[in-house]
Amino acid sequence: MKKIVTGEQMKKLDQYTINSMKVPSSVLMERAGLAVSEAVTCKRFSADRILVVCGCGNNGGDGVCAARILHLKGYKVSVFVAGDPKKFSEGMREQVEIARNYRINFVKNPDYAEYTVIVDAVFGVGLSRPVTGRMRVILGQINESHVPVVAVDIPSGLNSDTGTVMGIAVQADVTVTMAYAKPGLFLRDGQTHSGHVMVADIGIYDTRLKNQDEDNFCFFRTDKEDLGSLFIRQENGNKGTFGKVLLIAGSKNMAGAALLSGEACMRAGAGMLKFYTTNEIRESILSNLPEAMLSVFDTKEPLSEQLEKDMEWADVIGIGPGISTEPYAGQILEYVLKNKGNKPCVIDADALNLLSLHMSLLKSAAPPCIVTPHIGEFSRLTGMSVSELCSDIPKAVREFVQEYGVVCVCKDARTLTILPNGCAYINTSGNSALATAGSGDVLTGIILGILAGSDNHADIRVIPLAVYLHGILGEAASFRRSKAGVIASDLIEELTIQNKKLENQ
Ligand SMILES: NC(=O)C1=CN([C@@H]2O[C@H](COP(=O)(O)OP(=O)(O)OC[C@H]3O[C@@H](n4cnc5c(N)ncnc54)[C@H](O)[C@@H]3O)[C@@H](O)[C@H]2O)[C@@H](O)CC1
Ligand SMILES: [K+]
Repeated sequence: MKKIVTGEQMKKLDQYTINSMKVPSSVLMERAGLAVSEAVTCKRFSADRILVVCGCGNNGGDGVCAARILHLKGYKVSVFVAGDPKKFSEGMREQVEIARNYRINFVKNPDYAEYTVIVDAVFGVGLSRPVTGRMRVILGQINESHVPVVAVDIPSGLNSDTGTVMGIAVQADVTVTMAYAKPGLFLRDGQTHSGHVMVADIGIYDTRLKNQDEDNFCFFRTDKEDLGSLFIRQENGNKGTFGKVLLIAGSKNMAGAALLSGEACMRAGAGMLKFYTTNEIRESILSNLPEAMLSVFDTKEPLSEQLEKDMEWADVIGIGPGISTEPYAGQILEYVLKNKGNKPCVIDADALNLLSLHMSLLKSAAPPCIVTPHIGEFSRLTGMSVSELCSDIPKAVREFVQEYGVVCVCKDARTLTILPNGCAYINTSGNSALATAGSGDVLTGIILGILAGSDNHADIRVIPLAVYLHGILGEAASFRRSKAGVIASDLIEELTIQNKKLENQ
């Protein structure tokens, strides 16, 4: 797991390093400038003519410092200060003075298209309001030049915590971010504005973040190495050891959703799977997934003694894929949430839409509950509009998790998972191949299968790993096929192949 910090957390860490550890601010800036200079000359683009565009704060200071280092290495570099010198931070003032001593070329009205690479050092984590006026024009000109951009810390104009564009934001090819990545580099517009993200070690003191931040909220991103723990399988185990899953899924016209979840669940490692579904799709399930067991019900009598027995039998319960939003499905959901005890329950798809009408059910359900909404479903669950949600997804998900005590997997191009202990996981695997019907059903199946296969079926820490694995499947499935051509069953096909590769690592 790699840590990610918010702008506010980063500022505290900077201050702690400077004030308590007594590392001079100028030393941190020197290392930041060096890292930026190395990214500019890393041969991704031509560094023949470099323009560094600087704001008044320390982000600008990093930029001027990088310009000086590049100048001393013999590169042709110009600096454009896009702000009022009266507003310079101390760090920026120092850097400008040093740069003038070294006779760096300062320009006033650059023709951006003349340069082969632009360093964007206008705003970093200090951006505090939407970009307007002259600064807006300048950021627009950088984008319109179509010259490759290396952003310092974060593309200027991007909110470091939410990834939303604050009026306008620079479109970077590479972002050199200091000490830790910031959530805004990945979430929402961050994904398309940050380009390749490089994390530069600039000597920031680390121990305050070893466990959790003081306000009990910490971001992480998953790495491939984290998945190793998923593939340890007890050699003398039996199918019971690897967990029994009850999957309440499917309805008359939606057998496919049940099948996709069910097969993904088994292939992700569950020992046994049982469906609880309508009698109309019995044949379809049996003929397509003979490995699964089945209990069927008549939609006129959805609650049966059999359901009670099946819930007793199961270690992990999943409800939602393709169950429809008919009242009978609502009755089952209510029964499950009231009677599941402390068994983990994954609530997805139609079950989320039903739940949104009775949120008190979720509040009173025993933990652990795992909800997996996409943004539209999350909007229904919270009653917030999609645009309101998207303006600060981490805040909305965090508040939801605090209110309901659940695990929330908020599915988006960069899925955000928050656990009840406040730990947030931004998923950075996956691509647009995953935006296909049934992909969410596969994710639900993978979460169920991995929970079932874990020694402790209630170990919710595996959920961000399941999300990461699902993303890898999207990448792998689109390796041989076009992204547009990937369908959900391709993800399942990749599941065993990719697991095998990861198992061997
Ligand atoms: N010693 C330190 O504190 C270090 C700081 N670092 C760099 O410093 C950055 C943070 O520096 P600062 O806190 O000075 O902040 P920034 O440099 O990100 O920006 C602050 C400046 O922008 C102005 N501003 C904010 N929003 C604006 C808007 N919408 N329109 C116009 N002006 C606006 C502020 O008034 C202020 O002058 C980091 O992102 C990082 O690049 C790194 O060098 C590491 C060390
Ligand atoms: K920047």
